Amino acid sequence: MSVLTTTGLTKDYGRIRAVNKLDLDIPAGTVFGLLGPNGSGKTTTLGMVLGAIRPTEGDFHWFDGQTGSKARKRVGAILEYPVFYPHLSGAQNLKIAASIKQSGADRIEEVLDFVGLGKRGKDPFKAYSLGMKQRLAIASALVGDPEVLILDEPTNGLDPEGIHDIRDLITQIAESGKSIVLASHLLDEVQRVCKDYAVLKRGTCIHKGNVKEDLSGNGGWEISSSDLEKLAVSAREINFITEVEKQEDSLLIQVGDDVDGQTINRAFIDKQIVLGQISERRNTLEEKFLELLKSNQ
Ligand SMILES: Nc1ncnc2c1ncn2[C@@H]1O[C@H](COP(=O)(O)OP(=O)(O)OP(=O)(O)O)[C@@H](O)[C@H]1O
Repeated sequence: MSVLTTTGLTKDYGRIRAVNKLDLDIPAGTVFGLLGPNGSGKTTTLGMVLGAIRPTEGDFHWFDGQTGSKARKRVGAILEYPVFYPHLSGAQNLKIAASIKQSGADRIEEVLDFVGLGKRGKDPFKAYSLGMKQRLAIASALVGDPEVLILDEPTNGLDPEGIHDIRDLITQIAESGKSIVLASHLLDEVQRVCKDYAVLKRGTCIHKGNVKEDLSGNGGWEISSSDLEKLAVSAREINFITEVEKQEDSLLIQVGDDVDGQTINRAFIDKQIVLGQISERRNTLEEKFLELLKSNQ
């Protein structure tokens, strides 16, 4: 089942095309990352599918064809900066959120506990730290027990601990069976929590993929020894090493599929060379992203 499908979804602001003929098909049960630099159209896309921004062209539907308020009830969202009443407590704010969503107040304690605000639910919103405010926003999106959660830059402005807490929450929400659509320009965030992703550049989708598949394969091995020249000569003589590239204080080598660290080490010991360093280099979404942006100039 798809949770969200967009077909040729387009938004023009005067002469600026914020989103250009976007086709997305987001399956149920995934954490989907909408990735792109600032101004690439992520928020506008989410605004359209949430009914807050009217598309110029194109179409979208939720849950294999459902539209309108029926579909919206099954979706919880936080768009950019959530608004709460500063003098009311977290719990009172959630009560208001629940009544707007026409859902009962019976889940308030449960969602406050879930986001780690169980003990602070009675404190006024204005006394919350930024991280707590963001967790309350997630609680408010969860209060109607939605099947899909939409998060726009959920870790914006948070410190490392706050970022870590939100990532943990996202993972837990995904494990509970909900689908998540996460807009972010933070590559590390998308790499850590998302399963599938799309990359927008100036409103146009330039890539869709699966994070694991796109980052699989060999990023190579970094090796070093006291004599890099000698190391490079020996590396070129070892038959399972397919590429040797000099780095500043090391060599980056590419090897055959089944070759592990032990095999590499042993091959150099056979050549009377002791490696000072050997570490596997993992592909990152950042490299993939920069490559994509470059090849789509
Ligand atoms: N209300 C508006 N009026 C005019 N232009 C707008 C409006 N909202 C967005 N834009 C423009 O549309 C483009 C896409 O903006 P959008 O906010 O969707 O991007 P984004 O990827 O979410 O960026 P960010 O990561 O900075 O939030 C930008 O060029 C932006 O300036």
